[in-house]
Amino acid sequence: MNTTLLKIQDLNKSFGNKKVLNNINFTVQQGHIIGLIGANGAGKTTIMKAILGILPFNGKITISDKEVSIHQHRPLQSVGALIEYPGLYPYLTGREQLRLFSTGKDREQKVNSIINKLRMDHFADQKTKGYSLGMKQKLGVGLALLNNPQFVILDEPMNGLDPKATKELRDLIVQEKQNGVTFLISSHILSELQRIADDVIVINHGEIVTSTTMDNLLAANKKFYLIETSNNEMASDLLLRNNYQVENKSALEIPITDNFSINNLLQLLLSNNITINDIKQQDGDLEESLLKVLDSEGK
Ligand SMILES: Nc1ncnc2c1ncn2[C@@H]1O[C@H](COP(=O)(O)OP(=O)(O)OP(=O)(O)O)[C@@H](O)[C@H]1O
Repeated sequence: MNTTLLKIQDLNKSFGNKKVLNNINFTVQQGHIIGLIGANGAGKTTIMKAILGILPFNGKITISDKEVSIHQHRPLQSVGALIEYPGLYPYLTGREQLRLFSTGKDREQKVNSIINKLRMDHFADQKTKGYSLGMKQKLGVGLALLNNPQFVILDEPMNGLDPKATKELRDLIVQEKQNGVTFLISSHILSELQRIADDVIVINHGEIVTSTTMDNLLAANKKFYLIETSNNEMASDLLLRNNYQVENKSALEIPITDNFSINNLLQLLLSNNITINDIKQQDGDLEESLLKVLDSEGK
């Protein structure tokens, strides 16, 4: 059963006379990972700050049916967040900062658990003034996850992480999701969201361009069969004569259109004595799907 955790209704925000969010509406289901995608300056961070009640806005935001605003932070007790760059104390170690922000029972155990989960053991006892960007980012994510939040908001969490640390963070997010934690994550690294997000919200110039499932977004991208035959030139002419689309003749790139039947295509080739050496389906690519969505909006 789907339970709505976050609901955003008619969210509008201006800085001076500059409108940066225009009628944003979306909901987030509990236990989902939502990717917030958009170009620089699209409004992602502003949406996250509004949810966290750290800037005034027009509209209504609720977490578990309780309203959040710049004056009402109570529903945020079970929310963890990393927004922009983590604000760290340079002369404290990572462990000391985690201790400072851990709350409730088992504080030391929470600190140790996060250091383990994020593999921070080798630098947790150094002062953060000597941390690399990736180490600071890990500590920032650690602070967001520290107090076992039910809802986690991460603004560009992969920022500065190397491929190994990126994979570890991705695995950790998926693991936390399996424990029922909900995530709202913005990222420019679309391939990262492609692997983990259930739902996608695309924003452009402060407006929602699309709000859909990751599967739908990927499906919007045309898929291809890549077919390798004994004679690609001949195969391509034959397919074109039979009303198939062939986008790349030498490598036989065939888009999968409506009513496409791979059986019919293969039969056509085989009955014309063309041998099939290899066939593979090329999956949809999020980056391409996204650009198509933005193109079709004319933005
Ligand atoms: N405090 C502020 N005062 C004035 N304008 C602001 C302020 N904060 C953000 N903006 C403007 O609001 C717009 C949205 O910014 P926001 O940081 O939300 O975008 P973003 O999608 O997070 O971008 P990025 O990916 O670059 O972080 C931008 O045009 C930005 O210049």
